[in-house]
Order: sequence, then structure tokens, then C-alpha cells
Amino acid sequence: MVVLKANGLKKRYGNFEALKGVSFELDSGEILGLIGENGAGKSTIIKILTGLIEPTDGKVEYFGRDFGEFKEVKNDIGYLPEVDSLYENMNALEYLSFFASIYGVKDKRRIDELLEMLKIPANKPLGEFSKGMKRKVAIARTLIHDPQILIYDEPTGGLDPSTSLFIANFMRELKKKGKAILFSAHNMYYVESVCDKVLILKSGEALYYGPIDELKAGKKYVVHYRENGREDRFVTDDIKELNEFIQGLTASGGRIVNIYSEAMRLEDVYFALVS
Ligand SMILES: Nc1ncnc2c1ncn2[C@@H]1O[C@H](COP(=O)(O)OP(=O)(O)OP(=O)(O)O)[C@@H](O)[C@H]1O
Repeated sequence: MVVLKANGLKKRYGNFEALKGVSFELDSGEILGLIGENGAGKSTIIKILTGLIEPTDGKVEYFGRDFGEFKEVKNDIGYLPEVDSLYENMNALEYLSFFASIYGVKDKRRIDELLEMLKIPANKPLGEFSKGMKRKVAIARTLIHDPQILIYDEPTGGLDPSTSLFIANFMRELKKKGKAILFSAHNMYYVESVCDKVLILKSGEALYYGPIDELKAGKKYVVHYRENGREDRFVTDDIKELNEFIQGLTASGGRIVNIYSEAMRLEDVYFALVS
């Protein structure tokens, strides 16, 4: 079931066009990764989706309903901003209880469940938590009202690999429970390992939107060669380019050391697209 649909989103800040007409959909039980270099427009999309700013043009629908009724769907969304400040003198239990009361969540077992799932100590002040632990508390906060849609702005940003992996695996578990997740990231590995679909942005435009498998379906060819006494590598996904390179190399007296094909990684495709 499509839970979120964005159609032709545009955003202008003064004369600057930060988004130039971006469209995508998100189904329940699906993870969509938003990638793009700094300033590509990821946070702008996320802020539009979470009602913090309005698009200059275009439409967002939740559960087939118009964005105009955003207040009604607010309880169905869990939002993790890129940076958020927690109440540092509260402990995790107090903090989550506070948000549970804001959302009108009566069943306190939800808090225990989240603390357990995210391995968060209940009684330690948040001010004494590491950056990764704070991020987990913020993630727990997004889940307190058991929303269907999760919108996370760089959930793994600035975290060490093992915490990032924990969060990536946690998102996978949420997906299994039928949650629809949209998240932005810089680290391609986490996008590649958890996403079903990706939206690659550059300067406010979608360079690619679709299933991640299709994007990586291609092969790349790697040539290790020796020329003028030094060894180097040539990589391409284009067979014509490969042939031209080999012809040029042999014509100039170079020698192929090894040649093989590799499956594409998201990182290769991404850099080929954005450059
Ligand atoms: N309030 C604003 N006023 C003017 N320009 C803005 C505003 N917010 C964002 N921009 C510009 O819009 C563009 C997109 O910004 P956005 O924050 O969406 O990028 P991003 O992809 O999230 O980048 P990052 O990875 O650095 O977080 C950038 O060029 C940014 O400078």
C-alpha cells in the first residue's frame, strides 16, 4: 500500500531553486534512501514531508490524502531531525515517558519495549550518553506512538560503524514490521544494505529514482595495466569505452596485466551519476 506520495516537489528560497520538481512514492514495508551531496536538497524534502516548510509547488499525499490535512497524519509519522537536542538532565525513561504523554500513549510497556529493543539504559541522565546512545534515544522517541511512517534525516550521520550498523539493522527490523521508512544518508554502505529504493539527488533534481537492484544491475569492467613502467587501473561500465581504452593502450605500447568484471556497487553508480 502506498503510504506517501510526493509529486513534482519544488522549493524556492528567494531566487534560489533548491528543489526542481521531485517525485517519489513510499509503500508500507519499504525503505527509501535519499542520497546526494551537501546541498542537494535532502533536508528540504524531509522538511516538506514533515510539515516544517511548504513546497513552492507540487503535492504530498499521505494515505491518499492531501498535504493540507497534515495535522491528521502527524500521529502516523515519526520524524528524526538531522540534529536534535534532548533534555540532558532527564534519563531515558523520563524522556520517553514525557513524549509518551505528549502523544497520549497510555501503555507504558511501549517505553520498556523500546529501551530493550534499542539497548538503552533507562536510568542514566541523557547528558552522560554517548552520541550514538543519544541518537538511539531520539530514534526511540520517533517510535513512541508506533507510527506507520518513519522519516529520518541522517540517522547514522557522525556515528561510529558499529552504532551505524546497529541502527541500519534496526531499520531493517522496523521494515519487517511493515513500517515505511524514508531516510537520508551520506554513507552509501548503509543505503545499499537496507534500502529497497533510492532517490539520488543533485542540485535539487532527481538523477535516479527507483529500485536499488535495478541501479546496481550493471557490471563494471576493471583493467589492470602497465604503461611506461607504472601500473594503474582503468574502470568503466561501458563496453565501447573499454574497447577503445584497450586499443589505445596497446597502440601506445602498454600491456594489460589483468582484466575482469565486477558487480556494480551503489557507490560506483552514484559517483558515475553525479559526476
Ligand atoms: N532557509 C534557507 N534559505 C536559503 N537557502 C536554503 C535554505 N535552506 C536550504 N537552503 C539551500 O537549499 C539547498 C538545499 O539544502 P538542503 O539542506 O536541503 O541540502 P541537503 O541535501 O540536506 O544537504 P546536507 O547534506 O548538507 O544536509 C542548499 O543549497 C541550501 O543552501
